[in-house]
This record gives sequence, C-alpha cells and structure tokens, in this order.
Amino acid sequence: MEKIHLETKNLSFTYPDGTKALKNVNIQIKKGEKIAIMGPNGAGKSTLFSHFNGLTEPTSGHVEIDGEKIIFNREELLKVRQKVGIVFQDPNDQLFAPTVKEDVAFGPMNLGLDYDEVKNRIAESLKMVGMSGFEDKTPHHLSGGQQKRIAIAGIVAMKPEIMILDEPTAGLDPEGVDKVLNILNNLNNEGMSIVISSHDIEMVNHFADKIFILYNGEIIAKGNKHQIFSNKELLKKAHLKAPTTTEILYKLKENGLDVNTEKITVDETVEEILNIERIK
Ligand SMILES: Nc1ncnc2c1ncn2[C@@H]1O[C@H](COP(=O)(O)OP(=O)(O)OP(=O)(O)O)[C@@H](O)[C@H]1O
Repeated sequence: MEKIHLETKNLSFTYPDGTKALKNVNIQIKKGEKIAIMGPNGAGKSTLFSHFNGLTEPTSGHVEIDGEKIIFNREELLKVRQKVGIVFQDPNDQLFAPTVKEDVAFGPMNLGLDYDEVKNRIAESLKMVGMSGFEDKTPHHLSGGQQKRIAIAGIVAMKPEIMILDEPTAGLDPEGVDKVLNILNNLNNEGMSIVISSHDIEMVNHFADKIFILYNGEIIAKGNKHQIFSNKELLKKAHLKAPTTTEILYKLKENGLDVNTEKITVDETVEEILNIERIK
C-alpha cells in the first residue's frame, strides 16, 4: 500500500475574531501524489496550507506528516519545516534579501549546512527553476514569473519531501504557467509530493492526480479529474468553470447524443466525438 505522506484528522480552525475557517477537514496525501485543492475565494485554502508545516496551530484536530502528529515545540517544528516546504501566493511575502543568491541561501543556511553545501544548493535549485545566471540580481527587479521561480528555488534548496504551493500559476502568462508546471513535474518525478491550490481548471486538468474541493471551510468533494470536472453542479457551487471539453460533451448530450461526459482531456473528447460519428 502507498504510504500516507500528509494527513489532516478532523482539522478545525477558528480565527480570533470567531471566523470558522476550517471545519473538520480530513484529507490524505500519499507519497509522490500531485494534489490540487480548489475552492472559491475565502474557502479556507490558505488557512489549510498554513497548517501543513505548523505555521498555524489547529483549534481542534491535527496534522500528521509520515504518520507523526505535528507537535508545537521549536525542535519538532524545525523537523516538520525541513520536510514540508511552502511557497506563498505572493512572492513579495517570501523574497526579502538584496540578491537572488542570498534569498535562495536563506533556507539552507538556517538548516545549519556548511558554506560549500549552501553554494551547491543555490546552484542546483536555480538550475532546476531555469534561473541560473540571475544570482546577483535584486529579486524585486525581476518579473512576476521570475520572482515566482526564485521563490520556488528558495524552497527547493531546502530539499523538502513535500512541497505546498498557494496558487503557483496565478498571474503568469501561458509560457510562465508551463515553466512552473515543468518544474513541479520534474520535482515530482524525483519523488516529491506536491500540493497546490488553484482556480485554474485547465491547468489542474493537466497537473493533478487528485482534487479536493474546499467550500466554506469544508471538504465537499474529492476525486480524480474525471469525477470532479464532469460534475457541473459541484463546479458551479465551488465557483469554478467547467473545462471547455466538458461543456462540449454536455451540449452534445443535451442534443440527444449518447456521450460519456466524464471524458476530460482534449484527446478523450475528440475520441468520444469520433465514436458518435462511427456509430452513425
Ligand atoms: N487573519 C484573519 N482573521 C480573521 N479571519 C480571517 C483571517 N484570515 C482569513 N480569514 C477568513 O478565513 C476564511 C478563509 O480564508 P482563506 O484566506 O484561508 O481563504 P482562501 O480559500 O485561501 O481564499 P482566496 O482564494 O481568496 O485566497 C475567510 O472567510 C477569511 O475572511
């Protein structure tokens, strides 16, 4: 059986002003999975992510990493943060050093690694995100897409086992989205578990093995992309737009054609349409 890498058990969180941001959230992420958490603004995605490496302590319930409950003391949290790396939505919340290399060095230096190892990690992680040569640049003089890749490099340099990214492709142009997805797929191929949040259904359609829908602090659905993206009622409730392929298949069905609306990718949809032609 595949090992569970990260799990939340009856996780609930209420902000000091009384906002119940998470209500009894139970999710399991297996080793090596690519997961997307989707949901409307204010659903609780960022609040959930801040629990994954112990940045926030649950009001009730808990989070387990490799079957071990996160314990809230300095030593244990340091161990958790080595295993679970978080890339925030806004690179400005993450990038603060005067140069790219100092920024990427920050995490590995905090792990107490020696100078040569830190240097190696800076070079390796900048190469991984396609930003070698930018070492001496000021992070705030880079484009949004470049800043995002530097923020990812800073976390990659700590060699976490699980990487959490809050809306990693928001605001990027199509090439920027592809670049980030390539980086995440390469990291996943090396064994890293990846969890992202996103509103971008076409991107998630290409990326995720499993999707959780968070709505008003609760997980209201989980499944693979076929199960989630063919459920138009669910998508509407979660303020998500169905993929164009799903819209086409639903329209064909409304017009009396016997099509399987669970086909999601362009290739599957074309095959389904060609099948109707063949039956005719
Ligand atoms: N510091 C805070 N104090 C009180 N309420 C908060 C605080 N931060 C967030 N909230 C509330 O908690 C709920 C969940 O917010 P959260 O930011 O986790 O949602 P989200 O799904 O990440 O939203 P978005 O897609 O807009 O980034 C919202 O109702 C929000 O208003």
